[in-house]
Amino acid sequence: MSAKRVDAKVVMLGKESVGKTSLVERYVHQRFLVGPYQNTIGAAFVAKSVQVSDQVVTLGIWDTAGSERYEAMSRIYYRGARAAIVCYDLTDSSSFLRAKFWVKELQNCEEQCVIYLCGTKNDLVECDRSARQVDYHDVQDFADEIKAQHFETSSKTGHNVEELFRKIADDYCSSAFEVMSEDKGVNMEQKGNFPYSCCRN
Ligand SMILES: Nc1nc2c(ncn2[C@@H]2O[C@H](COP(=O)(O)OP(=O)(O)OP(=O)(O)O)[C@@H](O)[C@H]2O)c(=O)[nH]1
Repeated sequence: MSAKRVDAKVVMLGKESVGKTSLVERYVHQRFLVGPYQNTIGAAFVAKSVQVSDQVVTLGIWDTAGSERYEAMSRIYYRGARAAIVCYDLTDSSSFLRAKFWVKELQNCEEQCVIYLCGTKNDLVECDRSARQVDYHDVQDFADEIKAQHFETSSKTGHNVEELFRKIADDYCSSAFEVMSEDKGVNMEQKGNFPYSCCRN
């Protein structure tokens, strides 16, 4: 049996509790988990294949732990990433500062990685505009400055989630990203072709 190649490595980065895992859950399993918040430990991996025109691109998504305790570990996971979804919580201004930290890291260490800024929990600001702590236009200005894409999403309602990942797959296929060399791909057979196995405590 031939190994299934992961074409594009995608890494999720951002402060703890911004909703990285929820975003992946919504995209891969079309569900929003309710119940007590459980932080990710280390990282979790999932792959999803997407049809783009006549090609199938497989996104290998690494969901990292947002806790600063795991910062050094997160650096391991963004190595070789062709796309980074840098998340911040629209209702938490400090999470945007943390997003800027990750952007700087990527600019310094992973120049070829395309950055997608993602403002999460859009449903909360939709139902109460006073809950918004991060201004859309401020982020758009920052996104223009660093040449990043910018999305606001809700994993609860699904708003813009499909669109975000679709854009990553489209950009990858339209050669916005450099072609990934064979040795940087992830061999799914070696990984045991495992499903989305979250390390949560
Ligand atoms: N209302 C609302 N709550 C959300 C949304 N996304 C995540 N949450 C909640 O925010 C909390 C944290 O979500 P997670 O997805 O676990 O956050 P995380 O960024 O993966 O957290 P770490 O694993 O600590 O890095 C959970 O209680 C989620 O239910 C959203 O779109 N809307």
